[in-house]
Amino acid sequence: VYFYSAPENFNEEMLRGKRVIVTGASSGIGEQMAYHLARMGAHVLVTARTEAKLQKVVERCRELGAASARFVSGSMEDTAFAEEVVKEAENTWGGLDMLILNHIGHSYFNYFDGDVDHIRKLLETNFLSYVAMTVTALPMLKESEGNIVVVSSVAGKAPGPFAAPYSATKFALDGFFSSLRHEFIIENVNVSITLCILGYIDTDNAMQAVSHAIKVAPSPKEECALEIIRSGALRQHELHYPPGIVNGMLLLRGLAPGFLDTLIRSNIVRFGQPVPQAAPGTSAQPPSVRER
Ligand SMILES: NC(=O)C1=CN([C@@H]2O[C@H](COP(=O)(O)OP(=O)(O)OC[C@H]3O[C@@H](n4cnc5c(N)ncnc54)[C@H](OP(=O)(O)O)[C@@H]3O)[C@@H](O)[C@H]2O)C=CC1
Ligand SMILES: C[C@H](CCC(=O)O)[C@H]1CC[C@H]2[C@@H]3C(=O)C[C@@H]4C[C@H](O)CC[C@]4(C)[C@H]3CC[C@]12C
Repeated sequence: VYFYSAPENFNEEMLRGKRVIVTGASSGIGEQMAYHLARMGAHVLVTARTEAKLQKVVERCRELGAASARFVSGSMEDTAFAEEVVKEAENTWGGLDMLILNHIGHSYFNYFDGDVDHIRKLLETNFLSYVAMTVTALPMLKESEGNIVVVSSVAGKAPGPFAAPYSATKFALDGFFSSLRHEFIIENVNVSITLCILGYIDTDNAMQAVSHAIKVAPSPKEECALEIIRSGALRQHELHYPPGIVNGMLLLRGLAPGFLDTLIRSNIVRFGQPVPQAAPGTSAQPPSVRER
């Protein structure tokens, strides 16, 4: 708690005129981050797949007072697209101050179904595209002494059931970015890396996927979005949000891991039957919660 507590000197003026990319900004936490940044007077570049939604987000950002707002649409399943987004920032602004990596590809909340291809695709979207964007953005971020913000989850520190593919991608983010942070410190690279460990947040997609199965109440996406920007601007190593729940879980993970696991399972409604494993060479997937 001591190490991850932010100094209380955040000022929204810190973001005025800053050039910020927000991925996964057509809905949920990413959309709310775009609105906060716009209100603070930042230049924002938002990205996701759905152009119609991004257009609306950009319009709203302009109304809220963004220094400028634009979007690029496409899928992060393709690392070439991830690099293209960063190049768009370079061509438009000639530099970059903050890279907020937030998007996730669709997964399911259920027993692991044995589909290895799904995990490969999810790793491309949720992990490899984050690495590709970081590599492309690094020269600009070194120049501006900027910030990389990586949005992860308690599922990337203390996994629960029914989210094996998703959880794997979030653990990968911690391994990569926490190692890279060490290297930046050793080499005096003044680019901060903030890993955001989030509990359950009330976004439409998360609620649709798990509200029937989770006993804990979700935290508000607007406040969560503000905390992410704040911790990135303050160059914190990690954000734990909501702090009570996440800090409690991480403390228990060290002190009483078996008890924590029991607690996690007790907060999730048990599903009736395990999903049949895919036969070799097939990809028998359970219906996703949204499709049912
Ligand atoms: N909500 C929660 O309870 C929690 C969320 N988090 C993390 O917070 C972050 C945001 O979550 P949340 O706001 O709930 O998510 P949402 O589902 O609301 O938003 C996901 C965003 O990613 C975009 N996206 C989806 N697929 C792709 C793709 N293939 N390529 C590019 N963009 C894509 C979506 O837009 P489009 O479909 O238009 O492409 C959307 O803008 C994630 O990293 C998540 O892991 C962590 C813990 C809990
Ligand atoms: C299954 C959701 C993604 C599916 C989709 O594309 O719609 C997950 C997105 C966020 C996950 C939640 C999260 O990260 C916090 C908790 C982590 C625990 O280990 C499991 C419960 C979570 C609420 C988790 C549930 C799945 C998601 C909603």
